[in-house]
Amino acid sequence: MASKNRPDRLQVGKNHSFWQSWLHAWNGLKTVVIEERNMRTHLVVGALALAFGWWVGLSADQWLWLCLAIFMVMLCEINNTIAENLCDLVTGPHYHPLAKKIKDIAAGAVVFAAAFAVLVGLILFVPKLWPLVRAWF
Ligand SMILES: Nc1ncnc2c1ncn2[C@@H]1O[C@H](COP(=O)(O)OP(=O)(O)OP(=O)(O)O)[C@@H](O)[C@H]1O
Repeated sequence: MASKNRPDRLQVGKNHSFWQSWLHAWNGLKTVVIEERNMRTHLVVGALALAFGWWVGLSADQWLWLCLAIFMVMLCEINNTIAENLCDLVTGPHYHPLAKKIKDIAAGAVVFAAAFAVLVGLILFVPKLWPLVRAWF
């Protein structure tokens, strides 16, 4: 057994240093990206929106709105993953109406944040693209 997998290395107490806290937090973020397909989709769409923002030349204020929208979606997805894992920890493979309620509400928060992101995208990008579209026709 690799030493890092030895049972005596399975920590349940508090972190001993800032770096240990940071490492666990980083591992948590990696877990969300590896395990959640939706998070990978958000990352790709967010990166495309950032590239598009650079292409159309957003102002500082506009960058802030775009970053806020992207971060809100990702934060909600992280919370959704926490809710899913907590429910699975408690219910295991069994159906429970409260688990359904919690998971559906957490997923609803992601949709809510995504709707905000779409709104921000429309407000930022439509005025930039409209002159280009009109020039073509
Ligand atoms: N233990 C359970 N009890 C009741 N309903 C459940 C349970 N587990 C899952 N569900 C229902 O199934 C749906 C999908 O489950 P889950 O959220 O685990 O899958 P997912 O594909 O990871 O979801 P998402 O697309 O939000 O990431 C939940 O929104 C909920 O309605």
